[in-house]
Amino acid sequence: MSASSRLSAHEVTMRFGGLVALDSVSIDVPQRSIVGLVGPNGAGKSTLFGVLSGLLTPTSGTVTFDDADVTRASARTRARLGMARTFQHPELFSTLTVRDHIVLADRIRYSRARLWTDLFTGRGLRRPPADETARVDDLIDTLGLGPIAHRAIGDLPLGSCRLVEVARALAVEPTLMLLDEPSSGLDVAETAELAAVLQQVVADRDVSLLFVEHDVELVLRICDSVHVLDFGVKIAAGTPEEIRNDPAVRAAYLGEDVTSQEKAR
Ligand SMILES: Nc1ncnc2c1ncn2[C@@H]1O[C@H](COP(=O)(O)OP(=O)(O)OP(=O)(O)O)[C@@H](O)[C@H]1O
Repeated sequence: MSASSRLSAHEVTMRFGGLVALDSVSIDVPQRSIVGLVGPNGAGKSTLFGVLSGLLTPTSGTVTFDDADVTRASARTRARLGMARTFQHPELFSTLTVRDHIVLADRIRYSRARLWTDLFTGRGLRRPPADETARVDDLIDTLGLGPIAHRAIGDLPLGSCRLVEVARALAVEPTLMLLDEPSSGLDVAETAELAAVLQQVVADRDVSLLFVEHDVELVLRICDSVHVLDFGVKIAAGTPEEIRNDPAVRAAYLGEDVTSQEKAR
């Protein structure tokens, strides 16, 4: 673990019966960085994501978040420490507006008591205090959600829903965000918009991002560092440039993203 580490996994092994889904895998997410986790199908990406986010307890190894050993900590405890996550299939409320989602997340962070009284008195969300409005406006602005802020989620395309999920995760002011296949189901334009937003978020805020992705080209484009898994083993780690030229990575992906996408360029 380096001094500026936000999240580290150290020699994590995960066995499911006789199957070794992760074999002594170590990764490091430095502060204010974007780290990508890629690998062919069945490589162990989701398993590692589960271990890092608190859904799975590894068979052996440790996970450290800032200075705390969180190997056995629940997802809830990790959230309290500053870890947020998004889901592959956005988990949003279809009748609430974009703005409502961000307000709710802001109240979870800043005024939980008020949130509950508003929900249970049946009067809806009361008029917000000025500082809340400023924070919510800032997030709407950062994510470029202004034109759709008052639209219900159910009316919006998947690309917008993903941006709302990112905004909602950021509203609780995490120091680390785990993103589970954020580009899944997005078209090229939506993926480009998401990529630009994620880079802007890390440039503006004290937050690190770790994301699991199938879109290798996206990862190589926006990440500071990339870890590659294959059959539960970490076969490479480095800058996008190093990963692009790594023979083991090219072999693991033979016929898949790295080579085919390079040909397409
Ligand atoms: N709960 C489980 N029980 C048994 N085996 C599992 C379990 N979860 C994952 N595995 C196995 O562990 C290995 C790694 O799976 P994992 O889902 O982590 O890979 P992945 O890289 O996320 O794959 P994909 O890209 O296809 O989603 C696979 O062989 C998978 O079948």
